[in-house]
Amino acid sequence: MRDDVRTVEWAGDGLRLLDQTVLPGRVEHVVVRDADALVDAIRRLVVRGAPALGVAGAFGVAIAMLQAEREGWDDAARDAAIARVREARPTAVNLAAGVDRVVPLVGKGVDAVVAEAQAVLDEDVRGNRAIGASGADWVTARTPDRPLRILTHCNAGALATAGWGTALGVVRELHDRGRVEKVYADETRPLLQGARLTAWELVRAGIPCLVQADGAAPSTVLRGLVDVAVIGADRIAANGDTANKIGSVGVALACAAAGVPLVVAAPWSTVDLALASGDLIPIEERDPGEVLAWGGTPTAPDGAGGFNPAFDVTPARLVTALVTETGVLEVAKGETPGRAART
Ligand SMILES: CSC[C@@H](O)[C@@H](O)C(=O)COP(=O)(O)O
Repeated sequence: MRDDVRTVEWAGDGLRLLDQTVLPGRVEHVVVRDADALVDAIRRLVVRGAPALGVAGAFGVAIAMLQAEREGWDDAARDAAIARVREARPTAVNLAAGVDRVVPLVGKGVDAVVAEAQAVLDEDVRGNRAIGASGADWVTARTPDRPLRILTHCNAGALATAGWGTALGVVRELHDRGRVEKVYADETRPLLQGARLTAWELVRAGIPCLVQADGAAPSTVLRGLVDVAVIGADRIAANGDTANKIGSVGVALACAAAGVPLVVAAPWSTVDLALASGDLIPIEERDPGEVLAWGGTPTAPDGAGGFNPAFDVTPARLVTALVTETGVLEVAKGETPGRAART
């Protein structure tokens, strides 16, 4: 992503967000100065993607503190607002982790909280660079020696982070090394993060990309058109089970059947060692209306219900490699995050 675009940025008295609901048609920013406006922005996916949610959550504490001062709230009202930000979306552990990291500094004042939230942001950008480099090394060592055909799902790019990206960070690094032929970007129903956001980032970066329907992805893998799939994660359990955008499991199953590596790229802050396995990961269920209409126009008949889980859980045995800023774990071979944390 060019340096003129920032996903999340502290604006002195609020949080400046690139409004991802209007991309790719419009590049617009909003400044949020109110805790419930931030909750709304998080729920509507103005800001989204696990690492970006972590940064937004951390700055959200500062927003609640400033609002409490402005509006004369007591500590209980301020803490309730912080809790609403923390719980705005349930699956990405980074949101709660971002809030929890800065809450101990509330007693030291807004400047201390903002400084720590900025550290969360800066660490994310640095971590993404490290993920990109070691992910690219791992992929290069295990794929044919030619420009690669890469599949990705949803958006795990600069827009989902504070900059550079996790899965797309690996893709960007491979591209810089001359190792990308093309990227299949799954469109990612129902909110089209792949078509609207990933393709936007890839086009801006000059990386050839083909948007495909989610339903095409398993077949594209089985037909031998993909050398490696690289996806992000919203929460990774201690055993390596990985929650990511709904549709990731289909990609993972096809990769396992075809012998294509499935690489999960995520910061260590996405690992939740408190959860032994993926069945304990809370899965967000969104408004059924999102799968029954597009842009306000119904795509299903009146009377049809909708089922709209936003994430799925890929079993650890299907995750070939997990790339974090601390290195690569070959999860399917038993190198789980829980085991890595103990050694
Ligand atoms: C580096 S972002 C990883 C994940 O957060 C991403 O793949 C994803 O599923 C995002 O979902 P979203 O609902 O758009 O927040």
